Amino acid sequence: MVTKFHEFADAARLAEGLADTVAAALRTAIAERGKATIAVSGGSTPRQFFKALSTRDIDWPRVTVTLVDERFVPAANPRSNHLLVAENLLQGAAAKARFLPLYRTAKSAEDAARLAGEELARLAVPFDVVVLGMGNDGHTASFFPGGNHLAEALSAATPRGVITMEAEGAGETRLTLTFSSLQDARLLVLHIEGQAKKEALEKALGEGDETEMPVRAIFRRAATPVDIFWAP
Ligand SMILES: O=C1O[C@H](COP(=O)(O)O)[C@@H](O)[C@H](O)[C@H]1O
Repeated sequence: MVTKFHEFADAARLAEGLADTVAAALRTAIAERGKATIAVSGGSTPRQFFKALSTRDIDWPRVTVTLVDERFVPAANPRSNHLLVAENLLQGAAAKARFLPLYRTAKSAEDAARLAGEELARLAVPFDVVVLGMGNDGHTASFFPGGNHLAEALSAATPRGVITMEAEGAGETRLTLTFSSLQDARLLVLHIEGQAKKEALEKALGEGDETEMPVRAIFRRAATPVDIFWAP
């Protein structure tokens, strides 16, 4: 179920508006529980939002930042979501936040997923904030259509944690939080930009199988209604 569609005139205004909403949620978490958690997406969309969020007045040392998904590549790789977050969000006062990466130097992606999952399991649940993105193919996090572990990733029976994903169109092997980890965030946002993604969104909100457009699992089954932030 969609809570609200937030439309902005352009990407710059969306970045500021989303940063305000997320900052308010993090401040509330800190006021109520003494700490806050946020899981963010990678890709090309969130850069401006990350820059805006990094400027917000938040008690950053009380914030843990992690990723909803990652490529199985070291942080120095230009395709790493870790690098994107480090260069755009963990800047200025926000550099004092704790960052929990999904990539680990490990023999295999499966080992890295297990190690990251063990560390994530020490965080309080649910996440205070999850910001998802979406590809034009309807993937979110690394829930890719045709992914080798898609059914496991989307199953409500799969516990919170990190699993691997391989799919055509995903490039590198991925590490992804499971549906269970993401669906009950106190604030659950989908951040998308551009006409093609609006069309993909309309399709995803229509009928069809979750496996065709895995973001449908979030719209249909997440415990928290989704706040969609969009700009042309
Ligand atoms: O592969 C990924 O893609 C999605 C969407 O990325 P974008 O470049 O279209 O904004 C992203 O949400 C996900 O975290 C990323 O790993």
